[in-house]
Amino acid sequence: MLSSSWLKAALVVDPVMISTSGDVLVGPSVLAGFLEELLPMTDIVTPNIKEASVLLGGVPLKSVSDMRTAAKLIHDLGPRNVLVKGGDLPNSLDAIDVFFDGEEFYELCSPRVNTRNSHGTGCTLASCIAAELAKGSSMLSAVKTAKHFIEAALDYSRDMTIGNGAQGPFDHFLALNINQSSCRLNRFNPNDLLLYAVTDSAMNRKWGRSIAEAVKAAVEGGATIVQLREKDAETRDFLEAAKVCLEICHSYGVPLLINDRIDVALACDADGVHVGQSDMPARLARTLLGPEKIIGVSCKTPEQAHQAWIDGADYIGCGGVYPTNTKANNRTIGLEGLKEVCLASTLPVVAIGGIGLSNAREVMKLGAPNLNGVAVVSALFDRECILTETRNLHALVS
Ligand SMILES: Cc1ncc(COP(=O)(O)OP(=O)(O)O)c(N)n1
Ligand SMILES: Cc1ncsc1CCOP(=O)(O)O
Repeated sequence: MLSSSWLKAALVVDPVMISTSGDVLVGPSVLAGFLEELLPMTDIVTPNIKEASVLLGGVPLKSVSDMRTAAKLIHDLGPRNVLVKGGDLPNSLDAIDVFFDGEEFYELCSPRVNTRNSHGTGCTLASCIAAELAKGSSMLSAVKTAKHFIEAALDYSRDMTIGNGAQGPFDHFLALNINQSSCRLNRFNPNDLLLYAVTDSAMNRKWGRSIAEAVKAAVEGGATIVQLREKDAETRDFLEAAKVCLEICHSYGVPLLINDRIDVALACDADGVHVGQSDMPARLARTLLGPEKIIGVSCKTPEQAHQAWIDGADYIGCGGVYPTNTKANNRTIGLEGLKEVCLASTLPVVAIGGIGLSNAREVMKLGAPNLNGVAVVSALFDRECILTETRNLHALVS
């Protein structure tokens, strides 16, 4: 029995061989077909520890280390990605899943939820991964979002009485019933890219403002995500300012990313980083930051956009769309270049470069697939009143 979905040419397979209740659901002939025909064409397979054991001929899995070995061995059978789910791992307080993409291992950890309403969890997880891939997420992001959804749904449904069996399903419609702000279902929401405020230390100096003052005005005005792009700040000053900005942003529910400086992002526990083509490679940034943080990558070409997806980025920044004085020697790619990258990208895109009140609507009207918003430096921060400029720009792109 399979739970699978073809979306954007992605095959997600949950090998439903042993149910949550422990029943064995497949015989040897199905297993042979599974191993020989299905796995080699699969983008991701999501066995639980008992299923992983069956796929590997019965080897027992007793620890996270065993799960890593199993993920590698199952990967050798052909699927491009493997998620070994550790919800049933004995003696573990947390639900630890091991994700392996052929190069890196990620341990995805969430608190174990004690509930009888866990029936069908694996099928829902696989379907959620497929849905996230169809929305343009990278594989790692899709897995993380799906895991967050399952965790939130289990927690939400933990005390419900659904059906008469020993186990019930969880409530799949929780998003309709709960206050979203009290339960963050998505780690990264591509809609956050709508109005992306990118700070500039020289501009703040020119106008006599601290980074924190500038950031506060931007989030008050409606910025939906903020990046600290402090090119000439001393590390200590940058770190202290980042901590203050993080508090301000989080009090508005806005994520804060750090430009280039993975060390600063780690030190202040920022929501993520933005890296360029000559900065720390996104793949390494992902390894350093772990699966939970947001990673954006600057891309000017479809090839770079594809690589960003492979590397586990969450979004791409594409530009300069128009000429800009903010970044020296930056090639302008125009609306045509932006559209080409958007069409090729499997990740959400934010346009950047020379964007302001006079042309933001033109960019959004391009209607390019995956284009989620505009990133702006001077049109917000090289102005007398950041609050007013942000409000006006927000009204224009909304
Ligand atoms: C959202 C966004 N997109 C692109 C960039 C440019 O980043 P990078 O190429 O690393 O150049 P610098 O910002 O470091 O000059 C960005 N910062 N943000
Ligand atoms: C950082 C960056 N990357 C590409 S263009 C650019 C500068 C954007 O600044 P502005 O919004 O002032 O044109």
